[in-house]
Amino acid sequence: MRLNGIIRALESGPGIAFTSFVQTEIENAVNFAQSGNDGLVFEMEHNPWDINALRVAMQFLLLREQIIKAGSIANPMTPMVRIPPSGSEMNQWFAKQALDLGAYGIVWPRISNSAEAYNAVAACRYPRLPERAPYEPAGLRGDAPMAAARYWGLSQQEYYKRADVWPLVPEGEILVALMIEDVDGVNNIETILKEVPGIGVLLLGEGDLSQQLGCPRDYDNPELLRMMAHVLEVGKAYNVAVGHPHMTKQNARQIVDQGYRFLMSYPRRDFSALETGRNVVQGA
Ligand SMILES: C[C@H](O)CC(=O)C(=O)O
Repeated sequence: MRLNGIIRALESGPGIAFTSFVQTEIENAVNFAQSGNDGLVFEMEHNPWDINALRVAMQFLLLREQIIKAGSIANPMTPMVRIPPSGSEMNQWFAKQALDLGAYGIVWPRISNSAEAYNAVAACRYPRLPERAPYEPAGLRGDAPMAAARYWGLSQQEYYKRADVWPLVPEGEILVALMIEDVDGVNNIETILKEVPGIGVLLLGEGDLSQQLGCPRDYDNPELLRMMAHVLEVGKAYNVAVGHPHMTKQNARQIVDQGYRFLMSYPRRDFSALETGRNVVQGA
């Protein structure tokens, strides 16, 4: 039984997963858990690294009615976490803390080259001896999965068997998503995919990329679009899903047709009913 709903979606049917960045708060977890999507990414890169808030929000993804209806221990809504450090910081401990709470994957900001990509995958794997394949990327994760095993609904030994990166380990339940959001990352993308196994998703950061290109958040800039198309094509050639961070009602059809497979939005609270009410009162 597949536990990670995002991997399940990538492996089946059209191979497309629907997710969203979500603030690490109870209300957002409860609301998004009922949205019918495959998973979410708690956005902790540009928010405080509040590990207790993450622990609490993850618990509030679990809705009894959904669990009973699904008849499965798998989370109906799969949580991943976008951690704060950029790839160049060669960090590991943020991933370790999120995985140890039971996160099913990590989104790594600003990965620019193979060494950073290798570190990202290695941080999500337990160490093993070289004779036990697949050895590379050689695991760096420390061992304390009690809370994670409980969250996944498994014994600790069962957790160990499945706590590896997909698709390098086909039964692995941990998804490593690398954000490609600078020019070096775009230029190095083919080398990264050639040299580093275990990458599940390449997620484009069109905001950051456009910032570097001198056209901040101008999503129609031709150079930005050329770079995004390049990552998309290389991802397709290596059969690695490429993600789009800003699906809107306007671009949804286009990005599906282009072949993006990890589709994200950024939910905003909708106060349009109040605006309508104000307009009614003001006679507009
Ligand atoms: C939601 C964010 O805008 C995604 C991102 O990091 C980007 O660079 O774009």
